[in-house]
Amino acid sequence: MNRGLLIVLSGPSGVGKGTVCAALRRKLPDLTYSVSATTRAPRAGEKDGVNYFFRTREQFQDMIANDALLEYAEYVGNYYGTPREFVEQTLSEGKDIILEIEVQGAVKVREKFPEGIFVFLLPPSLRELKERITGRGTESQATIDHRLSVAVQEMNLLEHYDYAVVNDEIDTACHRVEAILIAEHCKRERFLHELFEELDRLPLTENVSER
Ligand SMILES: Nc1nc2c(ncn2[C@@H]2O[C@H](COP(=O)(O)OP(=O)(O)O)[C@@H](O)[C@H]2O)c(=O)[nH]1
Ligand SMILES: Nc1ncnc2c1ncn2[C@@H]1O[C@H](COP(=O)(O)OP(=O)(O)O)[C@@H](O)[C@H]1O
Repeated sequence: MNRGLLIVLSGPSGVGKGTVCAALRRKLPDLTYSVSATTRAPRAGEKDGVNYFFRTREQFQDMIANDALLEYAEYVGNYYGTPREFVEQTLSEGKDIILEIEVQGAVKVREKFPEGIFVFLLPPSLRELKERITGRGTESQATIDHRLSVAVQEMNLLEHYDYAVVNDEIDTACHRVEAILIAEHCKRERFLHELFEELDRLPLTENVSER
């Protein structure tokens, strides 16, 4: 069986990674989502095991020590990490999986999965990025300022990615990521392998010159 594709959706804080990823999951129910572990406190409405695995710092450090994370990063004072086993199992079952993670973690995933598809989400402008970080209303002013300055530095990592997708409209951005997935499946000739095996089994009694 072919392995599934690993898609990493990353980009600066506030660009809309969570929003685009959620829209993509609604549109593509067969796309498996990797639920991350974090030491950040749950926001209103967030559920353990659904939005994140909410863990204490000690529990998170145990996960690091036990090599249970594919990657992890410290981001604005909290740890975030991708549970390794679920990703590896999903890929070996031939299913595609999406990771929605910040840029430091994405660099680490690239080292382990060079064949992964790395998509960098861009804001239409810096002004719009600032509005999105502010408008979400989940952060204090100090956190907003910090996130914005981190976001500007994060934009420099664009060159390490396979694709850039501007998140102007959610549906359009979602459509672009979907198009990337379709193209990557075609590139890997997932279905052609079976066709070529079939061709190999055909008896070579007839060739073009005999027709
Ligand atoms: N490296 C890494 N980053 C993650 C992971 N899960 C989430 N993140 C990123 O951590 C950052 C902060 O996430 P969060 O606190 O939920 O805030 P928000 O996504 O900006 O609303 C975002 O950039 C997420 O994409 C993970 O498993 N690993
Ligand atoms: N295409 C878009 N147009 C307008 N607002 C958007 C768009 N995408 C996301 N947003 C808004 O921007 C804010 C940040 O989005 P979020 O998904 O939390 O970003 P990230 O996960 O990258 O930190 C949210 O308030 C979200 O509703």
